[in-house]
Amino acid sequence: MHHFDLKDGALHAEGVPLELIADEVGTPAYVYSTATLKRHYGLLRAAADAHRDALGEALIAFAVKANSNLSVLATLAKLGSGADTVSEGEIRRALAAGVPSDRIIFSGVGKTDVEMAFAISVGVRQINVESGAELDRLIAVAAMMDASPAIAVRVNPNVGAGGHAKITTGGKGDKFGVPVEEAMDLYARASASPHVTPVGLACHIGSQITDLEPLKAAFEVLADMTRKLRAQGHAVTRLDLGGGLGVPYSGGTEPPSPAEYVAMAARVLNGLDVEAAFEPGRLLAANAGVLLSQVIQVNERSDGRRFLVLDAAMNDLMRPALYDAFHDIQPVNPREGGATAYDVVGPVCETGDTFARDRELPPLEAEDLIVFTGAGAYGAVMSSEYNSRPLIPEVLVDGDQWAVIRPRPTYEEMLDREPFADWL
Ligand SMILES: Cc1ncc(COP(=O)(O)O)c(C=O)c1O
Ligand SMILES: N[C@@H](CCCC[NH3+])C(=O)O
Repeated sequence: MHHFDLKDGALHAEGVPLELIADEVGTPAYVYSTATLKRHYGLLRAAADAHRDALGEALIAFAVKANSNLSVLATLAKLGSGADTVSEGEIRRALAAGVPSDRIIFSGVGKTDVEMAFAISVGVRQINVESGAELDRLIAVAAMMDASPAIAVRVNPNVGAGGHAKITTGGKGDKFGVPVEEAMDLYARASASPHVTPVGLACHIGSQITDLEPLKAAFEVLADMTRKLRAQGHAVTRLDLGGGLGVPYSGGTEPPSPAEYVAMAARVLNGLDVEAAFEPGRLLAANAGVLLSQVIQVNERSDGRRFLVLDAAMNDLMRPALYDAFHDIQPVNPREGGATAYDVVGPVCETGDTFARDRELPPLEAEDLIVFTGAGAYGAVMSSEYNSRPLIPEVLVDGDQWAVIRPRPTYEEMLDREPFADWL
């Protein structure tokens, strides 16, 4: 919460009181801190630069899926960040935000021919191929375009990890990547084609990983494969180490620091003479954002349960409903008094619309403002208009200035998107 701090008894985003943003923009709203984005990118950049001998000129490619707002992407692009993308839409966002195409990696388990052709046409840095079937289609698409895009083979190292079963990606049964033996064959097959240029290997084993061991095991698989492929005469110049490093969500397991993580990667890659890429999403964005919300009312029931009913709901921040994720809740203008246990819920018509059960919180009343911390990654991007609740605005703060970087649609705009069938 470095850049979301109490000043004179009121929570600020950098130099801006959150109450001011709530007054002007309304609630709920996402609020992001430029200083935190810069700090997180800088920590990782410095760690990578300190290990240039082992990691080369490592690319940091922000995983756009974590927060795809154009101003957030532009903030990172200005720092030199690349982009890890999984759809044509994400590639277009990265380009629009000023990420040079040679810093864009195109990953994903199901790229359509149209998306692959688009990626080739704009000259992305590399396409991470995730299956034999995809390699065949990519070769066919590239042949039609008379191209030979750089590719990496995404390996499924059979090391799954992550904060929840639904966000583990590197286990044998997960849909991502190619098992090691098959990946070796795929690489040889790709090398034999004039229409793709294999440059390396990639992995990404899960998200919110708080232990270096599984990451190390996965990187060792890539290092070992690199040696074997080279022994077979193949060129391997890049290793894409994926994202996945966890962040501190208060109350949760403390993850290793970016410096420890990068040092571990450098130890594994040392002597291989490759250029590394990192694809952090959560690491850069999660703690750079809060979800600002207002208490609608407190329901004190005769059975003793106490519900804090907010104007934010599961459609705005899905992580608690989907992964039982913990997000700290803090009052924007804390009142004096002892803590009370609340069930914190939104107005959506589902019991799953529960942010927290029995959460001890300082005194709160109707119309008070609160924030959910750690909401800058996989927050706004995963939101929907369920229950016909319009998407909520996003605000970017930088020092004392702030801007609405995605406005709240009006109800008219929401309804106007749906033309009536002409027979109605
Ligand atoms: C290929 C790939 N790279 C990077 C990421 C970013 O992950 P994280 O936000 O955990 O760093 C993901 C999402 O998990 C991914 O699938
Ligand atoms: N959406 C997940 C992370 C998924 C990572 C993408 N592969 C979350 O909110 O934790």
